This record gives sequence, C-alpha cells and structure tokens, in this order.
Amino acid sequence: MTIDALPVAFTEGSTLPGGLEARAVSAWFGEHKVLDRVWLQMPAGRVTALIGPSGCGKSTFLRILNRMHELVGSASLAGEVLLDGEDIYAARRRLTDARRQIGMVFQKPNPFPAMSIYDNVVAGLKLTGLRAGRDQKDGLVEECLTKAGLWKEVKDRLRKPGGALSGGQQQRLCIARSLAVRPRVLLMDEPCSALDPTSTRRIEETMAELKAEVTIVIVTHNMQQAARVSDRCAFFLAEQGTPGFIVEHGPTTEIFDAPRDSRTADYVNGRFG
Ligand SMILES: Nc1ncnc2c1ncn2[C@@H]1O[C@H](COP(=O)(O)OP(=O)(O)OP(=O)(O)O)[C@@H](O)[C@H]1O
Repeated sequence: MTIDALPVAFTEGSTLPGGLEARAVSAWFGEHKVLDRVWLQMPAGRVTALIGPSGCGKSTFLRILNRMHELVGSASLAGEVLLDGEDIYAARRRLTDARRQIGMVFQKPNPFPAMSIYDNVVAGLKLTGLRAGRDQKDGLVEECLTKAGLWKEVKDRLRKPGGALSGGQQQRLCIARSLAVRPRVLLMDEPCSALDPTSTRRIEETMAELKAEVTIVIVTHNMQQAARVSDRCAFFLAEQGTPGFIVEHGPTTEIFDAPRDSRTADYVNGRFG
C-alpha cells in the first residue's frame, strides 16, 4: 500500500473514523487477573482519559487497545476491542494493521537517538509496509512535524539526530512519528510525566489540535491534566488485591464536578491514590 491510499483528514459533519470500544475486556499475567470485564467507549474526535491509582490496570488496558499486551509471554486476555465496529483481535485481522491504525506514545520519549529527525518521522512507514516516494516523504515530514507542534523549531535541522533534541521536543518527535502512518487512534501512556511544565503545556496543546482527526486515549496521574485535556474520563480501581475495574466513566466535567460514586470523588479530590 502507498501512503496516498490512507485517509488524510475528515470533512466536517462526516462520521469520524476512529471510534474505539472495549467490550468485557479482562486481562491476566499468568494466573494473576489484573482487569475484570471492562466496558468502555472511546469516541472518535474526543480525548478519553484513563485515571486511577497505581496498579489498577490502566497501562495494561491501554496496551490491550493496540495488541501490545500479547507481547508479554505470560499475558492473556478476554473480550473484544472494536475499532470502527470491527474487532482488532478477529482471526483475520493482522497484528501490523492494528498497530498502524492505533499508535502509541510512551511515558519516556523514545526516538531513535542516532537517526535524523527526518528519518525518525518516516521510520514507521517501512515497519508497517507503506511505500512513499521522496516528495511524499518530504511532505509527510513537514505535515507530521507541524501537527506535532515541532516544525518551526526543527525545519532547519532535519538531518540532525533525534537524540539531540530536548525531552519535550523528543516527545513531540515521537508524536510526529506516530502520525506518519496515519493512525485513527493515538494511545498516550503518561506522555508528560518526564517533562517540564512548559513542554507539558505544548503536548497538551498538540492533543487539543490533533483530536479532531485522531481519537486520543491518555493515561495520566495528573488530575489537572485530565481535567484540562480530556472530554471523557474513566476511573479505574483495584480494591484489596482484586482485579482492576471501571468504577465510573462519563464526561470529564461530570466525573470531576458531580461524580456518582464516592470513591471517584475521593480520588479526583486527592483523598487517596
Ligand atoms: N509484565 C507484567 N508481568 C506481570 N504483571 C504485570 C506486568 N505488567 C503489569 N503487571 C501487573 O498488572 C497490574 C496492573 O498494572 P498496570 O501497570 O497496568 O497498572 P497501572 O494502573 O497502569 O499502574 P501505574 O499507574 O503505576 O502505571 C499490577 O498488579 C502489575 O503488577
């Protein structure tokens, strides 16, 4: 497939692609059950934040959403993950398709340090089997670095190594790299926890701009960040050694201002976790 065959942007008023839905997702590491029947809709065009205390299964759930959980030898899961209504775990679906359609940005920026900024952005094309000519690549690099809010800072040094950028710039480079294969969904696992407040703000602005064309699901421990960036929130909890589950989910304003469950109120107000 060539890069041109992939969708670029969506016209206003159209049904946005990129809706993600978890149905009765449970997860195990060996015999240890860490998630119990999680149901969650993550609508297209929205930022969904996964919040909850350490160890309640947020990262595991995020990794299930793009089939990274199965990379761990002892890991197993049950349930379905639907992307635009189709189960990404269906037997006929290829692993590489799920990973291309559902990208991931990690806690610690992980560009290829010796590779140039330019080559970092286009690195995913080869891995996912997409072909692009030189001009297409040039256009793609500018487009993705612009969307990631990095173009102006790096346009005159695209051949410099990715590892020479600041931590915040490296994280935006990783976002640009994820965007280059035109994902429908971007998963972000605590993407700002290693960054200073200014870099954090830049990433949050980038998320606000991106969400119209890429569905975003973010794990964050920072309640102010969840309140600032997300449209919807899901509160996970694992009580006394039991597997993680969702206590409640809904519009972010409701979760923060009028939660139905007292445990949610305690968590978002910093009384535990
Ligand atoms: N590779 C692994 N092997 C075995 N157990 C694991 C593995 N990864 C996570 N776990 C366990 O799964 C449970 C959920 O972990 P997970 O990292 O998903 O939680 P989390 O809510 O994201 O935590 P944190 O907020 O601290 O990142 C924990 O009990 C953890 O110890």
